[in-house]
Amino acid sequence: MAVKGIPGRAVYLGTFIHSKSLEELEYLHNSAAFVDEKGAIVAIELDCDQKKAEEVLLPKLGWKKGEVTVNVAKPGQFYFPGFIDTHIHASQYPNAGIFGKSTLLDWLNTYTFPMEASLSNLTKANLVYSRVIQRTLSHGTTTASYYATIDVPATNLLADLCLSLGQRAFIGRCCMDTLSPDFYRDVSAASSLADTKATISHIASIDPTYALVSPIITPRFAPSCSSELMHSLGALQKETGLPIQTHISENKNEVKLVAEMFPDHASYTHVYDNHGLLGPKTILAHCVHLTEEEVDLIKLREAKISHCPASNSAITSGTAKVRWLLEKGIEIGLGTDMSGGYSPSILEAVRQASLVSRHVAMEGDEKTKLSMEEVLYLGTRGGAKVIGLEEKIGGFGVGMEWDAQLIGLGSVEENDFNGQLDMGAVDIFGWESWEERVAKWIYNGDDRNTLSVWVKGRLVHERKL
Ligand SMILES: Nc1nc2[nH]cnc2c(=O)[nH]1
Ligand SMILES: [Zn+2]
Repeated sequence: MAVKGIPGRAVYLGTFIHSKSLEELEYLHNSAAFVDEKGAIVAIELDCDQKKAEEVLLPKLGWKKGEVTVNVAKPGQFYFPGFIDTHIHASQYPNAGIFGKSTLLDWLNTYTFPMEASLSNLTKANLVYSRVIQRTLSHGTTTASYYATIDVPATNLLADLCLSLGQRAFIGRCCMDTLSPDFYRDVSAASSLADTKATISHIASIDPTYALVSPIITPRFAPSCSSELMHSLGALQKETGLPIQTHISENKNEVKLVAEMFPDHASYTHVYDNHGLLGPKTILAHCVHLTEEEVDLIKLREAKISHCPASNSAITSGTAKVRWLLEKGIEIGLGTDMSGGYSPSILEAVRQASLVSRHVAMEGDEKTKLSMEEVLYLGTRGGAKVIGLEEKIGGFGVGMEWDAQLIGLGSVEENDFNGQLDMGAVDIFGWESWEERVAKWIYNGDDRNTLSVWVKGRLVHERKL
């Protein structure tokens, strides 16, 4: 096994599963992936056992046996691309599960703003951010698009921690100069812009090519941003080419509020569009109550969508019509939206995306149901497209980077019910097909099945058994 934290040349042997397309998972058995010291996949060989890998393929690459870590997955285990969380609030992690019967606007005031404000204490921010990174890594999240808080030092700290703990991340300093409590708001549009630039400079200083950690421009949502602020953030995007993330059309009262605050704009989506915030690098979270005209505008601008099913159910925002959005040709990924969502796990988001699509089906149309192949695509390749990294991550291929998780499901023989060897809640009897194993993982799996996690070739999490 590789020493945790030190990347190097490696070969991975066993079964690989990833999305070939939205509808199809590809199962590669007895295969090998060769990963160089920069974390790039340089070769994938089918029908390749350890002997062939070591005796034939390593010499072909000019690699010596002794300098390569050989990882052999056990029978039944499989490598899967790391999950991509396209929308998560690092600063809300301590509130995961705490939402009572609230809905969005009262939830923000009751739970969210006080917690976020409290993270200007850097000791507390360090505790929360270290833990959320470790927790999400342990669930197989290799890339996260994070919202931090308005506080620059704490937001910079989140970037530092992602870099040191090895998680690929987009880091957003939350911009909010309007309709927010006095104890938690930017003092002006100008200061909000300046603070955003300060975080961008910090990230550029610690990761100049944004190889692992990148800034993301983050207007919280239209109700907490003045028109002046949104215009300046739109201009900043044009100047820097950085991605943007925000919320849209999550809750009916929020949509009403936006219509009242921005009466001169045709819709919520037009508010962002008219401020230069809607483009191919924009990630829009939720999209529950959009009109057809808005969806067409999102498609026209090539903006992307983060579907957050656990959050939409927990704070009773509604059911996003994912099949409709997919049929419009929009790229969609999954977000935990923790702590609107109660779970740090994208596997949970995968499961909830499946279930929510069944609720949409119960409202009328059977074809809205998402298959297990489709929901896994959203959690991996779909997410990669949403954050513009589809050439690098979300699947296995030569030239891509090794962001991966090793999954192990418990066999009934090994999985001691009294907790001697706890391989989680999935019992494999041995007669299941590979498709059935994956389905069992989706619906009953958890972090106990995530045995090892790598980002850019670096081992960043390993489950102690
Ligand atoms: N779910 C969610 N929606 C928002 N809209 C504005 N801020 C937030 C937030 O923190 N979470
Ligand atoms: Zn959110």
